[in-house]
Amino acid sequence: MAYSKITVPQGSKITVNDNNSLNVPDHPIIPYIEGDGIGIDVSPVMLEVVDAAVSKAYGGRRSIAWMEVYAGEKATGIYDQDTWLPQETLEAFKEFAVGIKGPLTTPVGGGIRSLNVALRQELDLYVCQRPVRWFKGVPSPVINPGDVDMVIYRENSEDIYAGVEWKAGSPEADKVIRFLKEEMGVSKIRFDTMCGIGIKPVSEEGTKRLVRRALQYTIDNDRSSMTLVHKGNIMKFTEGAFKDWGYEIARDEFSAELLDGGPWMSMTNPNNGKQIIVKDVIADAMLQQILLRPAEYDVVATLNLNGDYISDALAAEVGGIGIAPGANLSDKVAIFEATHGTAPKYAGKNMVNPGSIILSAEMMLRHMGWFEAADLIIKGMDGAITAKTVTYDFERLMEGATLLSSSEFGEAVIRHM
Ligand SMILES: NC(=O)C1=CN([C@@H]2O[C@H](COP(=O)(O)OP(=O)(O)OC[C@H]3O[C@@H](n4cnc5c(N)ncnc54)[C@H](OP(=O)(O)O)[C@@H]3O)[C@@H](O)[C@H]2O)C=CC1
Ligand SMILES: O=C(O)CCC(=O)C(=O)O
Ligand SMILES: [Mg+2]
Repeated sequence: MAYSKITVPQGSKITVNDNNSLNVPDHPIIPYIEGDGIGIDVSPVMLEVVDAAVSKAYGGRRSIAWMEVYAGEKATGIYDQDTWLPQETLEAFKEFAVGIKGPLTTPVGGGIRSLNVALRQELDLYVCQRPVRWFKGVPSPVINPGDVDMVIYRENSEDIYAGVEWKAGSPEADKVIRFLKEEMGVSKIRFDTMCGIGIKPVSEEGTKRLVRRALQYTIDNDRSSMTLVHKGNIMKFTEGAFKDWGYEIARDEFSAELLDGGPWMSMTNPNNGKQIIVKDVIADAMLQQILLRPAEYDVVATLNLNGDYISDALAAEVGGIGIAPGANLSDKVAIFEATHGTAPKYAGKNMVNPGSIILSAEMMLRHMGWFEAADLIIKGMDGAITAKTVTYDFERLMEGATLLSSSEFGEAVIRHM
């Protein structure tokens, strides 16, 4: 397609087969969003680290043709002041199938709705996959951070997080409240004037497509359990239904059977005959469990808001959101992204940890089947951290560490590849 502000570089497109596998050319065009705030500090470092890994792994036979696309504050300068998420940015991610992004600002209370959420909704990126594991030497507030090795599958398109809500005192909020009281017989709204209203949609289809992907990941990666995390004791028809539908799909599509009379289930990994446990935990208890007994959890499937909270809490156990990576996936499109935000107080200071977006790029390379380059990134990160050459967030918690800027950390990662 013809783009107005995006310059398409020399290179070829990644294409997606009917069975959702990828055809990755040797010089793929990959769209990226730099991001607001600290995006300017971390995204250029990520590009350099990835280029170095690809060059070292394939000696020029392969390379990435990076294509900048715009969203957030940068888009308002390039398009016009009201264009935060240009249509052609969405088209580019669709056309090129694999991309990566830095963080984008969302004002609290009023102002624009989250561009991150909009991107996920517009492209139906219904899986938010966030692996959390410890790198040797990373400072941690827990005694055995090596026990933390989980992969979160967060539902990314539904829930109270989707932004179906109305402001207190607005005609819309008042109308919904009137409808609830007069037509639905609701008497439990404690204060019915000046009351904001939010809606929490959770569907069978939305839940099942997420849990199906989580179970398949569990099988493909030889993981030992998949835990459904929900607050179904209180929100019975949304979070409770998520749990029920999750078990249902394990039974119907993966031949899981009740374990000791249920509700936990057991299924067999068809690749190696090993047992996989399918279980559930209530969300508040889970936040305690991941601190006290992380070794008991492996793949986690949960709703949108729970997944947001749990992923930051888990990240804190293994060094913080400065190095926690993530991916947003549909069946056809994948956008990898840092899990942290725009950290405005550090923007432009070349201070923050670029690890989150670098490790997101590492996930992207694996998704493309470029395993050798992905392995080099892990080796480089491992090497830089083990040598205690780190950014401020790690340096302040490590004894005898050398403080590096964002770009110097990138150089250290490259040196250790
Ligand atoms: N996917 C996305 O694009 C996301 C966007 N956001 C948006 O970002 C904005 C700011 O959100 P906020 O709640 O402050 O969260 P942030 O993640 O931006 O920052 C919170 C704190 O986390 C630490 N931190 C974040 N990134 C890094 C990094 N790369 N290296 C080291 N430390 C880091 C810093 O801690 P310390 O001060 O201790 O050094 C920082 O003050 C909001 O508009 C929010 O909506 C938020 C999350 C995700
Ligand atoms: O969109 C935002 O501003 C926040 C999103 C977020 O915190 C997340 O997805 O982890
Ligand atoms: Mg978050």
